Amino acid sequence: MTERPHLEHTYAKDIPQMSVRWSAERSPSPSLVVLNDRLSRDLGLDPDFLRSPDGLALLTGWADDDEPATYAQAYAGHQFGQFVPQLGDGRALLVGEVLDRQGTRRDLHLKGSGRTPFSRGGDGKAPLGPMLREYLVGEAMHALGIPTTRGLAVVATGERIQRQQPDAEPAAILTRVASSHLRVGTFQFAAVHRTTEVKRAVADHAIRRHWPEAAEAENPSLELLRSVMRSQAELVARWMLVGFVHGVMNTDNMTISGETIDYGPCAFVDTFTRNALFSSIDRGGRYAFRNQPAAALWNLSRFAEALIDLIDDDADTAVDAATTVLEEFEPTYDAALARGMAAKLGVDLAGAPDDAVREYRAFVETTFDLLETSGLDFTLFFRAVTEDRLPDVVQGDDAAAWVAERERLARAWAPDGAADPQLMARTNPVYIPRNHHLERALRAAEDGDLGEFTRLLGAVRAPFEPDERFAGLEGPGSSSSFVTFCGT
Ligand SMILES: Nc1ncnc2c1ncn2[C@@H]1O[C@H](COP(=O)(O)OP(=O)(O)OP(=O)(O)O)[C@@H](O)[C@H]1O
Ligand SMILES: [Mg+2]
Repeated sequence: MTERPHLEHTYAKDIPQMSVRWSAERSPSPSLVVLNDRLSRDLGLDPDFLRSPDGLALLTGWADDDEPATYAQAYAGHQFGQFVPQLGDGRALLVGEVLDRQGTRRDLHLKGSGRTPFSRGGDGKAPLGPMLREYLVGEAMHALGIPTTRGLAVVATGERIQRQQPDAEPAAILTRVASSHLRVGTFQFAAVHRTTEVKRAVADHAIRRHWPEAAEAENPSLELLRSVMRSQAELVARWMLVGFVHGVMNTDNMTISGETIDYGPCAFVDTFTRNALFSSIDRGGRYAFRNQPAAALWNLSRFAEALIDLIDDDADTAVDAATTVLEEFEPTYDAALARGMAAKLGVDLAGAPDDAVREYRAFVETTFDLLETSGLDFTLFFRAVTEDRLPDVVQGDDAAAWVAERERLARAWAPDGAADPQLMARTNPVYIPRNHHLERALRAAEDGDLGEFTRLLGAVRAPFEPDERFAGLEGPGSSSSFVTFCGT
């Protein structure tokens, strides 16, 4: 385990047209609020180093005192359907890349590090609450087995900033780890502002880093599109299976790697409705729970447009090829959702015929109907099924019909004709970051008390293991009409 990490800059060096070298603002009195020891070790970084003054310098963008090699990355994006040609890291910087213990290249990135050439009207800062929220939700997603960017640390800068709350809030920097920060918006930026050669270099970088097998394909750019399409279809299916609402699925918040990124106005559904949405600015419900697969496909269509001249010189040929790939989204998503739902109900569909997948896909809707019409809590429902005590949460004709259909499907498709309780126990979490608990923990953390935050973090890091230390965190606490705010 090295002390000072060896940082590389392949993105900035290979494609200098896609980022700007820029330094973080100096933090007046930085202090470490949380450090992810496990992730730190996975990256081959010594947690004790990160706790030292030199480590703190790294986590605030000043690893090399004079001229740190940190970069603001350029990207564009469709925000709520409107194209914005220039977004970019307006409050963020790429610190560099490290090779983790598996040899995978991963970005270290700061969020909240001050103004950059991409800041537009913003102050470049981030409040402590939302950065701790991103840290904790990322850890929850990771523990649930869902691909995600993760927080390595949150450092309070010592400043206070004014946001929606009446009083000024502490400012903070989140150090985020991602397998890259390439977004659909990165390609859109290259398509609008740079040459085809630069765009090709971005595609080559993405292929090298995330989809090396695409390099061997007859048409690597088309294979890149297909790889991203598949990974996003599977990712969104995973979100739907835990009741996760991302909340701001703009093309600049969709990764090429297939990792979840940007936990701004996200939340987990409690009382289930397909219309669940927690963002105060999404008035049309564009990114509501039910709309997430359609939003992902819409974003992938924008990705395809950005790639089009790389796919083929002839526009018609390129459009036909891209359309064929995009048409694979729905069956890919449906299969991932059906298999995931079957697993939640104790049935492993590996090797099962298409009919099984089709039947479980239909049963997803039956299940969502039951949850919706009976006003059930998404997570508690599946846990009750897992623990064989469904009558505790729902009774009546609809529930009886649901049970009968579930049993019929298990008899038909389970390898030994019955649901596997172990499979259910490892696919239906007890602990998710419930809005009410999370908000309470964040308010206390802003006042300097990390007790609840630490307890909730402990629970969501082992989401499948009931533990009396986390009593109360398995249920909604008090039901609240919860809203999150964008522009955090
Ligand atoms: N306080 C701020 N100052 C300057 N720019 C900002 C600020 N907040 C957001 N932005 C910029 O607005 C755009 C959209 O922001 P969004 O909330 O989606 O991203 P983010 O949360 O800042 O970062 P990321 O997507 O990397 O998680 C981005 O270009 C972002 O850099
Ligand atoms: Mg964003």
